[in-house]
Amino acid sequence: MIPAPFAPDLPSFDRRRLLAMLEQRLPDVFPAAGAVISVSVPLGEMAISTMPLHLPDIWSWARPAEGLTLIGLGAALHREFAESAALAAAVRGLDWRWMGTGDDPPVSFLGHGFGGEDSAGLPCGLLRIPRLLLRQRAGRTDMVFSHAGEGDGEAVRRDWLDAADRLLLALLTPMPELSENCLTRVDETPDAETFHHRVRAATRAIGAGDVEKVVLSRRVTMAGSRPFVPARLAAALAEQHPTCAIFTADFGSRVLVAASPERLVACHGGRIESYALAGTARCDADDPFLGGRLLCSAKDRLEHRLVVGWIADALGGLCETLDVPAEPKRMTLGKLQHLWTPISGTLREGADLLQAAERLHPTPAVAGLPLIAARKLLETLGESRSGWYTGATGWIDRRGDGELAVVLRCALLNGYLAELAAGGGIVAASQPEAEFAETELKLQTMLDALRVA
Ligand SMILES: C=C(O[C@@H]1C=C(C(=O)O)C=C[C@H]1O)C(=O)O
Repeated sequence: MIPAPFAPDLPSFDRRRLLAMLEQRLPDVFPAAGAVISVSVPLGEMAISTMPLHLPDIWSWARPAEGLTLIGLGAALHREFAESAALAAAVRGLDWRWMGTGDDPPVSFLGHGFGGEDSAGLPCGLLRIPRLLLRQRAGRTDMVFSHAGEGDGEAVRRDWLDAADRLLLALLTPMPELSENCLTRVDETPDAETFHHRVRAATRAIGAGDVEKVVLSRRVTMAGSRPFVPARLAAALAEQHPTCAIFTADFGSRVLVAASPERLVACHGGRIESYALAGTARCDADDPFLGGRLLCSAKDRLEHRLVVGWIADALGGLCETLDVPAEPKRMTLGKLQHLWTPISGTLREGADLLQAAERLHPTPAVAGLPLIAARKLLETLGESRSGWYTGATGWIDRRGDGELAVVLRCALLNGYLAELAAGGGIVAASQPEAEFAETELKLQTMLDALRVA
């Protein structure tokens, strides 16, 4: 047995006192057909630096560097959609009633795949209001309880308190010390030779003027020496990549876990932000010039510029003001660094997060340009995306604030198996071997964390 390389502090709180307080503060509820009722109860200051273990049916989202954690247990409302446009319509159509003493509105999780068939069979789009949400934001903690449709008010209250008890108990349970999870690569799609062939075919299509850029990806399946523990993976990723969005989504037998560096769109009180993130290099303390070379690389700057232009066009029509920095910065993430341009603006009256997300997805950082031709080329080359990889997932609150991140640096866990994916933008100057190496480097983020998961 080796101790886990991370040891999140256990929160310290008096579970019985909190439960008694919840029992006292939860009001009488009157469930109604066709409506979702949410009740929020502030808990004051209670640090939750860990993810709950051994609880099925958890969806979570954390931005450790920003002090935001959302842990959802169970579902008051769980709806799956055959297309992502239906997802936005469902959010807009919600009759969502909110009672509570806190300032922060209730939250729904949402997500969707890249588009087209998801070869892992995940639903195309999904909306999920957790039965119980534990939220920590800017040092404040609250619980939000939700129920959809008719029901007996007293039974609903009892069920909420039971869920709160289970969640609090799980938070107080330390992570078990487990041996390192030894990984074996059991499958790779496509293999190296086919990937090289696809890169060459893509650069030929670019040379012929069919597309300017296309993003090719690979899928790798790893087997562990013991089953993977999603909560340990999320905790390890949060420790190693605190500036990323760390999320987990439970699909029954499979759990999606990711540390995404790419903000598709975040909205807060009418302010909106999206990241252009494209152009990648190794990050190595022994070679401090790599960053400078990335900033000067014509190939990477072209890959990047196409994404900046797309985001600026997509958001332009929705915003009163839009700030598009002229020069990219570098984002460093462990062994990787990316060219990064954060684009921000003020939404015009009537525009919202969901509209922005619909316009932005899929950006040329994960699809290509022009979009339709790039999608067609991906299909011709036999690319398939799986497990929501390069889709988007996140949260939205009842006011319309929220965030969606691009599903990258992700693993779909299923017992002993973990399915990973990574890709990269191909432009005219791309070389097959270098592109393959870039995908391996991107996979490394997840492989490092899986060893302790
Ligand atoms: C497609 C991925 O990453 C995207 C592609 C990048 C690139 O081509 O340089 C960089 C960041 C992401 O936008 C991935 O991580 O799988």
